[in-house]
Amino acid sequence: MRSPVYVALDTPDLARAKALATRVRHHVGGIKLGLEFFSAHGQAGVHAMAELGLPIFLDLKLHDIPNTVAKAVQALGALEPAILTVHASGGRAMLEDAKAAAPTGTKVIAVTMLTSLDASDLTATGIVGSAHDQVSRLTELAREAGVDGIVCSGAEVAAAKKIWPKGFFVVPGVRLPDGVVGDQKRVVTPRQALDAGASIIVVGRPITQAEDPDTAARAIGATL
Ligand SMILES: O=C(O)c1cc(=O)[nH]c(=O)n1[C@@H]1O[C@H](COP(=O)(O)O)[C@@H](O)[C@H]1O
Repeated sequence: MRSPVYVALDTPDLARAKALATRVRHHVGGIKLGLEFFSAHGQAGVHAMAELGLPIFLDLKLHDIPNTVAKAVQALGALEPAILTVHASGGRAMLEDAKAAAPTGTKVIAVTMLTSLDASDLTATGIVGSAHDQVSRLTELAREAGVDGIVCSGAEVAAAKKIWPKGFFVVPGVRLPDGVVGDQKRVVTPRQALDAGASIIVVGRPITQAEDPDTAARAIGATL
């Protein structure tokens, strides 16, 4: 069975992204390319990474009016990513149009509340309620809009799965117990995330910034 770990290759350096992916390829189920990589290398960079033969999670977190997002998804369709992200807070029509514009083999996944935010950040943006409330509300919206799943933290995934038993749940913000948390605020361990119902987990710096990324990826895999 494929590993549920997707490694986030957050670098603008194509050679480094390739080298990292090559080193950890036997310990991960896929690679995630995000804004940092895509802003530097665009579709050509994604094609270059696809040569490694691992499933690609294209994490561009699209968030705009429905027409703009649908056209962007259409333009990305040639890449046929396994997973593509949009922001749930873009609203129902945007989510519906994103899904309609995506290739059939691409899972469109809605980001609910970034794992770098906590309750006080929500209040500061005018949103009333807890992280749990916000993720639940946006999970319901994503389900109704017909996308394939959501991104949330490991603290909310069990509640989200109750709302949407057939959803696909992506959990980033995972750290081993002694790991450096950095800018993440809602963090759980890889094991906790999977036990709570994550379909896949996203791991970036704990692997990519490790002295030996290969050993770090293997160590995470050993806890699952
Ligand atoms: O959509 C994501 O993947 C994502 C959503 C979220 O709420 N939080 C989050 O950290 N991510 C991504 O997951 C990765 C986490 O990286 P590390 O904190 O280095 O493990 C980054 O590439 C983020 O862009």
